Amino acid sequence: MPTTPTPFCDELWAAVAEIRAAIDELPFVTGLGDGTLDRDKFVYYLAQDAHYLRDYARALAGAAAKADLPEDIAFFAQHAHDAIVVESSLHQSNVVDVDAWTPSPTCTGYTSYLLSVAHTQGYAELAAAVLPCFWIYAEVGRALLEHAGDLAAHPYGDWIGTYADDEFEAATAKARSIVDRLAGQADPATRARMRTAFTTASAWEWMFWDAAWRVESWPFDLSPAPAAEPAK
Ligand SMILES: Cc1ncc(C[n+]2csc(CCO)c2C)c(N)n1
Repeated sequence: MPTTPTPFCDELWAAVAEIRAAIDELPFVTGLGDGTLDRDKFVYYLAQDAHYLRDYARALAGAAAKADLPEDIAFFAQHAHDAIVVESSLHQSNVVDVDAWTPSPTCTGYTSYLLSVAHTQGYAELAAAVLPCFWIYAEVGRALLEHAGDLAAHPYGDWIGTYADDEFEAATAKARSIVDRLAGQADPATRARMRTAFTTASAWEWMFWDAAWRVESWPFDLSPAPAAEPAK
């Protein structure tokens, strides 16, 4: 009896069930949800996220460049733009001094991974690599909203509201439909690489929150050398 093909994204989601459950248990995420998260850890996270968003936007722009359909080009280019809008607002905010923070080892690792997929693999693999960023945040936002109650009174209500948003949910559905379409056209080796890209980026999502909880830093001081004194 012919079986109905399972949408590829269902397989991807099943493959990251353990990571997804582990994200819900992270102290950073539970603290974000119940409002007990230390403000300094949240500020560190925002600074790292600003660094992340700049390179994530580059990865999305890479997906726009590789995309076959005009609507996919527009989708990825739009979200590259949106990620930079958020990055700039973090740079301009008086809550966080982004440039005072060096990108952490984990932030560097995650963005380097995405940009390596952008430069060395195809459109289908890159679309799968950028998907966890949408999907995991939409799911985490939704789960936190269920328990957060009144967002206006919540210390992290703005953050939760951004990602628990319907428009954001629609963007995630569109990103999934692109990956499903590409998987439907892909050979088994490409599908295997798509799966690896998705599971690897999902693990980086876990690590990104974990790094914020640990306020992760480099084992050496990598801050830029001070500017040379002007000649007298
Ligand atoms: C580590 C990290 N992962 C995912 C997101 C969520 N996110 C960032 S840009 C974007 C799409 C463009 O609007 C989404 C969903 C984040 N902020 N930081």
